[in-house]
Amino acid sequence: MAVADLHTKINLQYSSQLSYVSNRLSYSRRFSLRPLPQPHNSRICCSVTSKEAQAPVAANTVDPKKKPDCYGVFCLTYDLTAEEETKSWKKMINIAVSGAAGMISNHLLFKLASGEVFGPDQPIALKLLGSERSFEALEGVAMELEDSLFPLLREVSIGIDAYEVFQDADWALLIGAKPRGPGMERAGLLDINGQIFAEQGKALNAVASRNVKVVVVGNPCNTNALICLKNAPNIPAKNFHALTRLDENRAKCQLALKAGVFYDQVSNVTIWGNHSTTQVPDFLNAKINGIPVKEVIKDTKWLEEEFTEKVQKRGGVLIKKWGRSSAASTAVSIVDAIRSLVTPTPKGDWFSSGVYTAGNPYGIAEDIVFSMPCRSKGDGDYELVKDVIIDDYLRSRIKKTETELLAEKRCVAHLTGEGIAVCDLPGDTMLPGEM
Ligand SMILES: NC(=O)C1=CN([C@@H]2O[C@H](COP(=O)(O)OP(=O)(O)OC[C@H]3O[C@@H](n4cnc5c(N)ncnc54)[C@H](OP(=O)(O)O)[C@@H]3O)[C@@H](O)[C@H]2O)C=CC1
Ligand SMILES: O=C([O-])CC(=O)C(=O)O
Repeated sequence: MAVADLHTKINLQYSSQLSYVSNRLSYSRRFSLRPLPQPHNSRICCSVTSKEAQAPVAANTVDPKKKPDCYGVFCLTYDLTAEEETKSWKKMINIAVSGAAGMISNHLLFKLASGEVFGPDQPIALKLLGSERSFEALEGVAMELEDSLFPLLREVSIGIDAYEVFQDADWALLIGAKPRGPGMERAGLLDINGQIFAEQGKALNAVASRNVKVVVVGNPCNTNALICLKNAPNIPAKNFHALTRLDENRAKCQLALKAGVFYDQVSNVTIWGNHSTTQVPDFLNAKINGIPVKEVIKDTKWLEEEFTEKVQKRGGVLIKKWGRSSAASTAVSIVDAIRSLVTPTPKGDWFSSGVYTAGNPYGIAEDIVFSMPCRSKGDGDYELVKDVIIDDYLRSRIKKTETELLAEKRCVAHLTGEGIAVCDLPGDTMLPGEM
């Protein structure tokens, strides 16, 4: 469609939208970066599919307090059937991101929009969840997305109500969480963040795609994921993941360094358990150039002590250097985690993810979210890897992280619908970022 036609089409909408716009301006500032001859802050239409543009949204039927805001250039209606190059594109998918104005998101959103995560033929809609305090920042994020001219990014909307933002989400990347402040007990953090994830679980249950895949990043991510899935009984528990891929990547890097190889030679690395300092980076089953790590790195003391602790505490060391927690490498690891679910796992290899333990083959307690080795056919689903060795060392370490997760679970019983919370956490329970 020619730009002039497009503007004509847009301008036809303005008169009926002006009252809606003035209502909305009380809490949001909106604009389009395209020069338009008329006031151009009206929301026209957001959703574009690869087949046809959708009808404009009737503005006066929208509750201004609730409807997430489509953004600037992404509000334009255009006709993809006229775009030759989009003919082979897949159906658009909706990706909801919470904490979208935060540091991790600031790296992640641009990777998602570039096509490097879901592929060069996969158009996406980004649905960004923030809060009243971050709304202006979210607008800034949306402006940068506009200015990046990503061809695959067909829609951006921002909002502060999870029930609106998660509507029809195919993926929900739950990053937003309150950071632990000075003097705050871990039990307090579990409760505050648990409430966020209970609410978001309910919202996903109510409005997201029935097969939405959920990646929980906000800490403490395993227990937050458990809370989230317990509050979303209509979504398969198997669809919920807690991000431990950053830990896997950190472990691969350390093994590569020690062996003097590039890190692409390191495979089959499992992180077992909690995304905390009790996590178990598994060197027993890991391989370097296809050979068991223990045959390449013969220094068992280094593997059991130095390597393990380095991976467990990497986040904290980084915070000391940077003055803030890992954001870029976390975003990269979220990309890796998603890619591992949407592309077939290379033969013989696996990846780590914090997943629901129902029916696991390792004897780990049921009904918690525990990082384990997974394989995928590339259809968004996964299966647990069965052919792993668990020796006494590994078993005792796995027990410790399992004990910690069971204690965390008891702490949030009031949020999982399992009665009264009893919070008695092991003394050394810490996030990777705490030291
Ligand atoms: N699993 C993993 O491997 C890793 C996890 N993390 C975790 O990811 C999370 C986000 O990190 P990062 O992006 O660097 O943090 P930022 O502080 O940059 O952003 C976090 C976002 O969370 C939201 N937030 C803050 N407080 C609250 C609250 N009380 N209720 C709801 N949302 C809140 C804020 O958004 P708004 O104002 O819109 O509410 C903020 O934009 C943290 O929990 C961190 O510990 C970090 C690294 C690795
Ligand atoms: O504790 C944090 O926020 C940081 C963190 O999870 C990590 O670096 O692994």
